[in-house]
Amino acid sequence: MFDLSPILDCNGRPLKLDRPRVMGIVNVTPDSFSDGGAHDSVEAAVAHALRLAEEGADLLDVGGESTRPGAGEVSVEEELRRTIPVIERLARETPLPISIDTSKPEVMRAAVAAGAGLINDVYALRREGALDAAAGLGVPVVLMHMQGEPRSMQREPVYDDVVAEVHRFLAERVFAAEMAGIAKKRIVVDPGFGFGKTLAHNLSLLAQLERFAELGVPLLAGLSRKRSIGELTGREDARERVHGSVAAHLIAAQRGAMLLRVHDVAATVDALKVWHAVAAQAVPRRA
Ligand SMILES: Nc1nc2ncc(COP(=O)(O)OP(=O)(O)O)nc2c(=O)[nH]1
Repeated sequence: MFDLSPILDCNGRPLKLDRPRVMGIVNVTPDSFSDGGAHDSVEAAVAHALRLAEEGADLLDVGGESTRPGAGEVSVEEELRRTIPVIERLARETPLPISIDTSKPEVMRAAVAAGAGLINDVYALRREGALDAAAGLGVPVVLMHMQGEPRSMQREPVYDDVVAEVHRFLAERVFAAEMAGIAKKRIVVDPGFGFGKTLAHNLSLLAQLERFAELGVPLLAGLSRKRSIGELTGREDARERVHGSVAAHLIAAQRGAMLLRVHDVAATVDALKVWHAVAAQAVPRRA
């Protein structure tokens, strides 16, 4: 039987999407909402990333700018200073694909030159020059939906129909990326949980995640330790939201997400092993 699963070529490091894959989060920031400051030196970030690789991550997402609600901007120079040395080390010390979580074209270019093989952009390449930069770099891109800006996006997010509006936005960004010369096989989309959404909006998106399969590209879901998980479980401390995050990501996998962006890799990998074993069971056809 032929395996027609998509394979993302991440700068020579293949990522086969034959099953949900785990993207381990490496925030090299002093202020990320759940792990800010924990790994904001090169040594600490590299050690953390290698630990996530040990735990079974399929790729590593390096970010130098927090996009939590209320976050301010980080300069290009500062974002480069934080991320590039980490990517250079990881490119040497792990065979895993490395993604750069950035919206700045200069950071995209430097990161890919340093060994990153995927661009993860919460602004869906809407920043000046981002589309051309990503098209020129030839690596896969993640296009994520966000309503507003991190600074203000959670003040009062409103939609007529959140699923339809996020779907339409992502369809438009896929089209824009293709028009810029990014092949559809290099495009991943993401509804952007928590980016200008209330709990109700996030639940609607998760419940109707299968709708996004219509876009014809792989889907990434990132719910790890987010505020919605805290609201549902009553866990104020983001570090205590592992169980709720794993549940949400299993639901996302069940509804078609092929990439899961997580802090808690070991727990998610174990949960996916159970999920995959069952999913692989051939269900006898009823006579
Ligand atoms: N594609 C994608 N990228 C993302 N990058 C950052 C965050 C925010 O989460 P985190 O990195 O944990 O926090 P912070 O932005 O404070 O560093 N969420 C997503 C997401 O849901 N999807």
